[in-house]
Amino acid sequence: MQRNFFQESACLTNLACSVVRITRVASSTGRSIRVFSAASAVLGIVTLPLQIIDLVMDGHASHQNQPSNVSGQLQIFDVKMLNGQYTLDNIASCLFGIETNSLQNENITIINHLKTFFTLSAANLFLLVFFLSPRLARHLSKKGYSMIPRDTTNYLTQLVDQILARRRQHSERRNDFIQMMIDHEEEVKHEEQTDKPERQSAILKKTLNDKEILGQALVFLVAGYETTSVLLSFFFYVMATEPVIQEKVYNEIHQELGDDEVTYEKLNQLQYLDMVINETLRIYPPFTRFERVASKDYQFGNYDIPKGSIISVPVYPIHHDPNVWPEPEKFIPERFLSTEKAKRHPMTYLPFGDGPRNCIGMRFALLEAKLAIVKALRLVEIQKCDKTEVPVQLGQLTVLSSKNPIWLRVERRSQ
Ligand code: HEM
Repeated sequence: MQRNFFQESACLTNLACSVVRITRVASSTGRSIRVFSAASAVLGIVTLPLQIIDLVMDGHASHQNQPSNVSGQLQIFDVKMLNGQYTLDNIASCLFGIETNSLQNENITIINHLKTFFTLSAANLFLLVFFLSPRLARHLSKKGYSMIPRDTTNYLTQLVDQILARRRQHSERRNDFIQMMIDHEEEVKHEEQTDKPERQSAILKKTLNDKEILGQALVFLVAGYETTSVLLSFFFYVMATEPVIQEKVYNEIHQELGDDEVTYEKLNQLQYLDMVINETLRIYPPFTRFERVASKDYQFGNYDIPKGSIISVPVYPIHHDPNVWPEPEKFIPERFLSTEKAKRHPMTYLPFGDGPRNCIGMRFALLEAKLAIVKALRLVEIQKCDKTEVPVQLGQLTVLSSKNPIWLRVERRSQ
């Protein structure tokens, strides 16, 4: 099947439908390559504010680090809750420049709004309609229905407006998504003032307006918060239930990094960790399916696919197909050795989707996850406890989650 045949993603969120397309469509028509590259650079490696993630994680680590927490309250904890707070802090910081620090300030307004946003989005009827019938959801969105509660939207709109105003007045500057949008806007304005008129008409430039910036930020918030949290939760569950694998991951971290500062380059040297993350995403893909809309009539084997049909790609069943993955329920990181990968069809492993609408935040997510893992495993060993459910029972939603809390125990490493 042609990889680019099903061009449009029919899923994710109603916001993704309208807002991400602004950058993608603009870039594909060549009208606004620079807006797109500014947006994607935030999520790519070039300017990723590693130090911001690091800062948040340090708050996280120091919280865990306190002996009373490690040997007391935090010895047994629900890893889902902790990871959710970590990814929420990171994403709010990298997008809006807000230090939510939710591990210590559970009740401040922004956290409450963001939590409502995500809690409701999972249980919300609109979300269900959206996944079952993206077309009906699109129709409902046009009629003004939204999966995001109105007071949360109003609160976030006001918040982003205030941040934009402060950044435009240059009274505050941070290395985050909003700053990139502002810098790009100023760069374009400057070029428009200095360029010769004939050059201006040759290059049609576009910046995002305030509504579009807010929309982009919300898309990244929705798409990036729960997914990475799910990855981390299952990763730590695997560490607890597969102690030999945990030891190998720890030894690699110890050998490659020692006590050195964690850098982007060093994180990328951790090849065994990479394979363990890949295997975690195979067994527990955060998105169990995604959709495409057929852009033309197509014949696939005995099936006629009329233009406009919505095709669901069943990621979870593909990742558990015994014909592709022998003993699919067994956790075997070596499946991701390059020699093994070369034997498989690339479409048999799709945690981040594929094609022109694949996950734009993949590198961000992997970096964020690796940083959290390295910092946590250097400090503590993850173990099962009496309350750990093995095997973990899975919930029924499109975004994979465990049915119950994932209770784990941590023990501080002696060295
Ligand atoms: C482990 C973490 C993550 C997983 C497993 C994941 C997975 C996915 C998948 C399966 C898709 C649909 C791809 C397709 O249809 O081909 C997607 C889309 C998307 N993801 Fe992620 N994602 C993760 C983290 C993130 C993060 C951290 C961000 C942003 C900060 C993000 C932003 C997006 C956006 C904006 C889209 C929509 C792209 C489009 O429609 O063009 N994701 N993601």
